[in-house]
Amino acid sequence: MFEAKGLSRTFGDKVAVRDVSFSVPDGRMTGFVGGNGAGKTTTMRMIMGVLEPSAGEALWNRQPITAANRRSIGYMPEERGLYPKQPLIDQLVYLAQLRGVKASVARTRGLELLDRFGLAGRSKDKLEALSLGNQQRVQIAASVITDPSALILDEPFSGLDPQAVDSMVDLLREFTARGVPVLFSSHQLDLVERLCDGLVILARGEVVAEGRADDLRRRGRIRHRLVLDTDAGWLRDVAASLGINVVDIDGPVAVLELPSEPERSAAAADAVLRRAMERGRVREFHELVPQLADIYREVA
Ligand SMILES: Nc1ncnc2c1ncn2[C@@H]1O[C@H](COP(=O)(O)OP(=O)(O)OP(=O)(O)O)[C@@H](O)[C@H]1O
Repeated sequence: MFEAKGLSRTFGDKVAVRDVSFSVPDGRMTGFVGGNGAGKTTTMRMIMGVLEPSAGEALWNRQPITAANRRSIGYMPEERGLYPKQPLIDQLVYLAQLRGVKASVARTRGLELLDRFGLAGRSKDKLEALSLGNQQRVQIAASVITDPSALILDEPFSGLDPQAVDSMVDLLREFTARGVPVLFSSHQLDLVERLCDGLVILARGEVVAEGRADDLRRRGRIRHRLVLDTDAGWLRDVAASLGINVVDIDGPVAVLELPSEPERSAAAADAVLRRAMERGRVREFHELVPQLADIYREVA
């Protein structure tokens, strides 16, 4: 597990990151989201020691992170930093060797990774001869070739086609299945929704939501959709007595907010349903689980 604990960073008089705390538990795929300039890259750089924090620290298993811990992290920085004029496999082997992997092992792993990303036949090509999306695939290979004990990836999905996204998703899931904590930033909320068990949402340099994606979806009042055969306007008159809020009514379709506390919520749901069935047919009644995009809009 690694953590950010009260990390802050100023540039001149601009506060880029303010008192950011979150944890990335073992085996949890954690999405790091926030608009342009929210402070994601700056936070990742501080965790990796590329940038000194103005305050706060990064922790590794609850202890201050060390250089050795950082060497064991697979990091994909925003500035990608591979060598354009070197053959793919040579630079993968070189990078792995820098981190203590034997050349023969690194070569085998490198070729396997290139194969996974559809680049097996191009291992001797120079990086600059590849399209940007394919260069990105090599970046991914470079960040995992040392069999890291954690992954910190800055926008790893940007520029990838759907097939490469799927390969990347499979690869990351293999790491989390082995208990490796993974933090990755992304602007692609649909992808984060599909992939993440944990979320950290930054806005203007501060954490505005953090935790398990399911818990974040279910915090606050839960919305339900009720569809009747006839106009649902009567719900407005009985809402207060049933302990619910009417969010919207459009003819026979109502969106209702139930209390967040589970027992009161269940009681209110029963009461609404009973009342509705007394008045006629109920076509639909179900919970509306918010999408990540809804949560994001609400907090950011
Ligand atoms: N070296 C620097 N010097 C001055 N300001 C900086 C520096 N690095 C980052 N900033 C500022 O800090 C803020 C946070 O930037 P950061 O790159 O961390 O955001 P981000 O969330 O990664 O954004 P994006 O999604 O656009 O990549 C921005 O206002 C940025 O201009």
